[in-house]
Amino acid sequence: MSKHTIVVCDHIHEDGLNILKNTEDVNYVYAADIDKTSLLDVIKDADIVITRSSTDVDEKFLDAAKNLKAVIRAGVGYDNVDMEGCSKRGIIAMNVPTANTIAAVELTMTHMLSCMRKFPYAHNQLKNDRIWKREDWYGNELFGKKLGIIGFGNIGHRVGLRAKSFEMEVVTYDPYIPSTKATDLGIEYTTNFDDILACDIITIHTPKNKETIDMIGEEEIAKMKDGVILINCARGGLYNEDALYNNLKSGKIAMAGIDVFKKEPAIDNKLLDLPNITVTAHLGANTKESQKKIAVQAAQNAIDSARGVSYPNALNLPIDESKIPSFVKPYIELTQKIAFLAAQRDRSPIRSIAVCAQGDIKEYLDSLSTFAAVGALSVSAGSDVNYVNAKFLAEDKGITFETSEMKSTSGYSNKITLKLTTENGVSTISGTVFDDNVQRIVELNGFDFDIEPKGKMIIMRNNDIPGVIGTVGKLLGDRNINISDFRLARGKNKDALAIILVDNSINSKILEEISNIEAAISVSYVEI
Ligand SMILES: NC(=O)C1=CN([C@@H]2O[C@H](COP(=O)(O)OP(=O)(O)OC[C@H]3O[C@@H](n4cnc5c(N)ncnc54)[C@H](O)[C@@H]3O)[C@@H](O)[C@H]2O)C=CC1
Ligand SMILES: O=C(O)C(=O)COP(=O)(O)O
Repeated sequence: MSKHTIVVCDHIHEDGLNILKNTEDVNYVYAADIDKTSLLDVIKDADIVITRSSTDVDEKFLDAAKNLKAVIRAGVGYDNVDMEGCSKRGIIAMNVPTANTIAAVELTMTHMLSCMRKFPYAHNQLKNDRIWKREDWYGNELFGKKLGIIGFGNIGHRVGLRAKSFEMEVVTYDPYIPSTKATDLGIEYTTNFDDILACDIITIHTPKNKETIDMIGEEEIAKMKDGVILINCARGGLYNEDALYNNLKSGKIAMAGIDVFKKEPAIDNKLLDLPNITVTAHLGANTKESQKKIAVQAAQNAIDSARGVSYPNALNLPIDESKIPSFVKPYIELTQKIAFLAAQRDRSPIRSIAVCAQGDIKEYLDSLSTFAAVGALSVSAGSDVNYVNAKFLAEDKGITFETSEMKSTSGYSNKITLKLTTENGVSTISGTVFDDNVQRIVELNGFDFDIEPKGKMIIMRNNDIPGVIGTVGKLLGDRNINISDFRLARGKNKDALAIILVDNSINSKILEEISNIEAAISVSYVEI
């Protein structure tokens, strides 16, 4: 039995590890405790890797993991994964998006309460310094304060609900949700970021990306109330760390509760030197409950993706398969096959791939075009091409894409036409799917056909003169090649196109012999 190598790069709960250990077709490698250089060696045979935020899945990592098919981020944020690098290599990246939500929500509330009561400092004074000075520790209450939440997703909205149970006023800023998601929960929704900056406490729960890095800097802090409290249990760098440091130092920001840092591990971060900050070492997801759920899901997802069964929570698929209706799926398959056929007929460099759709499938032109790319490129790239990287690879080769739609005039309710332009010429192939779900080529370079794109096919264009079928039949028969089907279409210019299905593969010598038949204009051989 061939085994899938799954490398676990970070610490995950033993329940997940046990699933991997006990799965027969998995070769499980535990690499959480090794240094980064040794890890590059360990992952060279990995089919799948499981990581947390501590492992950078960067260019170096991806270059080392030559066999890699999927990256499972055992958590939410995937800013440590080079998504474009994965896509270019056809590697599917997945996360486990909701299993640690509660843990992060509760840590956010912990930091908020800790900041209000300066809990770690009060704790240290009694426990470590053995000083009983109650007058040093007058805190503040959450009750009646206004909380501003930036990002109202899985974590943000639950922080809002918990804040309400503390009888806080809550306002959120998240331009990507409908306002009712907040207002239905009795939470104010704003599109004016200044409403957030005017709050007593501000917490952020967005992903880390170009738009959110440094979302809070000097300018934003200047607009805040004196004595504001800032919480960050999302990602380091969403609050500019220099601005945070300067304003904590000046007292403009009274306290900050910080779980995440721009550079981790953050043992040398200057924020740690300040007296008005509560810190944790990126522990947002670190509850036993969360880690158990994440590890089990990550292990299961790793096995499913290794087996090619499913890719749950895939982040870089150009197509959301769940949104493709079942009637479109055979057209997607058909498009891939006819592109594969066209690219085999003419193996010279591809210049452009145009897809034209008739009927309801026109809504799915992007997907059809992606699969046309997979079909066309797999002639030269083989299994290295898949629908994640096909368009990236095509772009690298300078191939252009065109999509168009046409009114249905052909009598078929749906029809797909692929036009493949290469350095040597153009192939145009149309196909449809009949009610019994059978895929058919209905036109090839202007010749009408009704043939399934399947099997070993000799495609011959010839002058339409007597004796061609007999000559080809004899030539193949003499070479012990059995013909299983012979389809002929006549053109308008005394020419004809034959698709000859054969039982055996045709080598270049036989193909040349057929090309040498006097009536032959062009001959090609394809296998689907
Ligand atoms: N400290 C830790 O250990 C943990 C950290 N996290 C981090 O918490 C963050 C939030 O996680 P989830 O709530 O699960 O994600 P989510 O995807 O459910 O929610 C993110 C929300 O941010 C919003 N958003 C995106 N760009 C925005 C912008 N420019 N302005 C305002 N809102 C914006 C989105 O619309 C979405 O509603 C992520 O960065 C994640 O990596 C998550 C779990 C544990
Ligand atoms: O899920 C997230 O986004 C987290 O930040 C948790 O990261 P971790 O798996 O604890 O390294």
